Amino acid sequence: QKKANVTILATGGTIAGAAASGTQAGYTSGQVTIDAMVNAVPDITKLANIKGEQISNVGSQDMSFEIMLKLAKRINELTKGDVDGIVITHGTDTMEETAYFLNLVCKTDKPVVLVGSMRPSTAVSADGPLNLYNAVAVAADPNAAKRGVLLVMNDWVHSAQSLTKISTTAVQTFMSPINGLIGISNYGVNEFYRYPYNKFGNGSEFKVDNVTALPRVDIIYADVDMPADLIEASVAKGAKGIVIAGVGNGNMPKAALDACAKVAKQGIPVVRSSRVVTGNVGRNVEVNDDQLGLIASYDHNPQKSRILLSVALLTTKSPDALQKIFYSY
Ligand SMILES: NC(=O)C[C@H](N)C(=O)O
Repeated sequence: QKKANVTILATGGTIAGAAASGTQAGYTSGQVTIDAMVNAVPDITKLANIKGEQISNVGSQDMSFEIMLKLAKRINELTKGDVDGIVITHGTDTMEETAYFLNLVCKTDKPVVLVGSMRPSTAVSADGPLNLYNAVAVAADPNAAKRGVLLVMNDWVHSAQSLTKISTTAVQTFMSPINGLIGISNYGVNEFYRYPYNKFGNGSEFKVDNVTALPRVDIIYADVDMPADLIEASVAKGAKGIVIAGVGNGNMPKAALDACAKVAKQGIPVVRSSRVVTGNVGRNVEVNDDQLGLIASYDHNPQKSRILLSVALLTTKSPDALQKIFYSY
């Protein structure tokens, strides 16, 4: 069988991080180049013909829409050619945002796989090299096609749509708590369990190839006695959409709800999401969305809601159209 062509797009993160010793907690992300990372993984070239490109070299706390747009455009170019699969090395802090963004805007059925690590490259028991090996094995596997953007870490293959980071430091940090895993990759041997049910890739209506910036969308965190004036303050500062990280099923105190309804009437879409890790936020449960003109996030956590709303605002501001989008992506 012909070896697959896999291009690795490196953006930084702990997987490219370095510390002064193998056992200290402190380190700096984005220190090691893509060539050094590939050289650290014996046998990776047996899996695929590897090419590397450095897109950025930042900790993912400094990931930006600018870099995400650059990545999306490069993936759309490369996957039109003889590349069979893409791997993106990325920090884990905001990997879910980038993965979900690419899932919406990359026009390809070919595997696009994000990978990172929780320990820097210099650590005792660094987890990056085997994660990278498994990610290349998934990107080179024709069976990984048409499953949307994937994330491979610690043997697990997640969908961009379902994954979330749940531990600040543990190697087992990514979970897919609502919809479950896409599959597993163990020393490069892959098994796939399911396809995503939501729209993505070629089935997505969103295009960013001519887009240079995304509209500002702010996330506001709800809790007991939250300051409701943050909502109007966001709009005054230029937010074109608001996501509430609500309590429970996307709830918030009455004063905040009144403020949301007010800005929604002024044409600023407001999405009710939840700070709770599992479960969907449904329409018209404890909040009358129909009456107040609000949008329920369904299975999108606040950070994915922000990405989806930012991208969707490029084409519509209608709460009805946005609600359909939140149900289908
Ligand atoms: N484990 C990691 O990758 C964390 C790091 N701060 C990053 O997101 O780049």
